[in-house]
Amino acid sequence: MTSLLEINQLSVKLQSKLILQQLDLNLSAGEILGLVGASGCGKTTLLNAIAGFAKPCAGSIQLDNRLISDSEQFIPAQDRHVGMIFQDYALFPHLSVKQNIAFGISDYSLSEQEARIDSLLALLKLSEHKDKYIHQLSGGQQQRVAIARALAPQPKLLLLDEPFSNIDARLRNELMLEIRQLLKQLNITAIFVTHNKDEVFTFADKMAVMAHGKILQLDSPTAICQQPNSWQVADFLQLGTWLSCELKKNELDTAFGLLTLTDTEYDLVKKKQQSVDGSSQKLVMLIKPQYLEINEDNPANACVEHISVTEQGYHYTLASLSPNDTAKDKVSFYSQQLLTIKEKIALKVNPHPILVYSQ
Ligand SMILES: Nc1ncnc2c1ncn2[C@@H]1O[C@H](COP(=O)(O)OP(=O)(O)OP(=O)(O)O)[C@@H](O)[C@H]1O
Repeated sequence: MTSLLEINQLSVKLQSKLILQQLDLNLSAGEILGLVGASGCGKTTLLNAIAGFAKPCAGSIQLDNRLISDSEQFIPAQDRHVGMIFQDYALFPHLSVKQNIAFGISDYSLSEQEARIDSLLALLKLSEHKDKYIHQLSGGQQQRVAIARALAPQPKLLLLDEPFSNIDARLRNELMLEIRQLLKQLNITAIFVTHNKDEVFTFADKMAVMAHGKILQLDSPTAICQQPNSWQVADFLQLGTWLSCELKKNELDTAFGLLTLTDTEYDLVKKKQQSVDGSSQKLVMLIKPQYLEINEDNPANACVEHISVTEQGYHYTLASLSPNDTAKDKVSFYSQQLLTIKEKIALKVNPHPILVYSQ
């Protein structure tokens, strides 16, 4: 696939504070990217830099093989062919749906404007609302108008800042699938910011996890969830809980038993254990609730700290009872069996694909 967006070593300062730090990002034509990361990590600043609302102090942005931004050259926002949809949609309340959509294409002839508006209204199922004002529309309809307005000038790239956060949870999934289908149909490349990883699974082809002005991992959502490349990525995405572990010969020792490693796993864990200066690092294993099981024949090694009722059964937070544990490990566990607070149980970790990180 050809690369539509190429960001190299991009750094952006806001009020002399470095917000984006040597960030790299590549996106192919027609791909939809979901951008996630803790609040304040720089997601909106990245969209602003791509759209032309923030200037880089270093690095470059290329769109469709054209340099649009570096520390010397800066193509203004209106000449970039980038559409942006803000969280509150930023529609004009005193204009009708049709006038809102016409806003970005005033340089088209009147007949061209009419044709473009009519096709977008039909595409976004808004034809019957053409002459209504914004306040006469539902949240989902307003969002469709925002999309129609952004698509009207035929942008090369669409940027969406938390596009679904104002939509009723029951309608959100339906709307996401509908808009995804539309973007795919038009072969539009898009980047959307969200705080909800489930939205990335529904809407995106790729996911980028950001922290402190950098992209930590960029891949398909499934690949990232199966193989997070760092402790920070797994922790941010809440892919499981953490269990301290120690490498002993070809086994990993945990508060809930020993796990035998394959040769490949052993090599990987050994590498994680060694820090740059050669000293030994503290290791943690990512534990998903489905890897744990109650093993009634063994002595108790965990204590029930918290119980909640969920659709998957009782959800327990269990703390390890291992005597040599300095900091107690707390793991998540689901069971149909009703346990009581402070009850002591024997837990075991079943063999599973091991994900170990140094902290
Ligand atoms: N105009 C500005 N001047 C100075 N600092 C700013 C400005 N805008 C944002 N920042 C700071 O830049 C950092 C990144 O902000 P940004 O809005 O890009 O983060 P974000 O990841 O989108 O956050 P959120 O998820 O909360 O929307 C934050 O620390 C923020 O306080």
